[in-house]
Amino acid sequence: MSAKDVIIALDFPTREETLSFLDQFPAGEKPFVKIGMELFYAEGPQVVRDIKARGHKIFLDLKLHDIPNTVKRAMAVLSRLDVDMVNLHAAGTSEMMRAALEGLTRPDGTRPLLIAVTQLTSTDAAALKNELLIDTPMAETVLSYAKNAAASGLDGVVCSPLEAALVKERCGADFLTVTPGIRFADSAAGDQKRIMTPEKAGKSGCDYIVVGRPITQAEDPVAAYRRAVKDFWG
Ligand SMILES: O=C(O)c1cc(=O)[nH]c(=O)n1[C@@H]1O[C@H](COP(=O)(O)O)[C@@H](O)[C@H]1O
Repeated sequence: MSAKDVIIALDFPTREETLSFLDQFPAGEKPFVKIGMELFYAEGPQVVRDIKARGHKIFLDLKLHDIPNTVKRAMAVLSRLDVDMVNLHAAGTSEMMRAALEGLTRPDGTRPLLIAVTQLTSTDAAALKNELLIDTPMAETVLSYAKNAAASGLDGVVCSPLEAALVKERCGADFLTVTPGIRFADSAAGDQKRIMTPEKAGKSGCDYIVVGRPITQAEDPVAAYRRAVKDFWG
């Protein structure tokens, strides 16, 4: 899969709202999309199949985090869905990540990309230190999780765009950085703490930017998507 793309987070509560959002795009324009917990829990795997059948690449964002055996078996189930990317929490440890990779690999040897969430983009330095009790600075923490993910055979990490360059430098150019926390200069940050514009993200080593509300809540979502693509490519 060629890296560098804009992924739209389809954070909608129903299939109807999701499809009417996608229907705003012209027939030939098929953005890479992310299906997360809200839509998946509401509609189940069929909505994944339906959106795939419409020609979209899909990042299935369920952020698995459990004991290795449970994650392995859940990944084996997810591998039957024809998605392009899935994720888990690196905090589940290297043993869990290796088990996930095993479970995700289909009998024919193929599998979706497997990406590890490092530290959520809604976590700031104070929460890292005071609530998670991690004394290591954010960038070093993210890098350490990224190294564990790389050593476990994963394809990349979810991190904020602020850490993407460091991860690429230390884990290799082919190790993917998938970065939410994307905001236009005139967007509300909301609950996101570690943020960057699409333009700066494009210059900071991000392979994929994940953009939700700045596109889905825009007055003209198609124009907002195209603006993100244009700014990201620079
Ligand atoms: O794994 C993710 O996709 C993810 C990880 C992370 O650290 N931060 C983060 O925001 N996300 C997801 O990325 C999307 C960002 O949405 P907006 O904040 O609306 O742009 C949401 O669907 C989040 O669930």
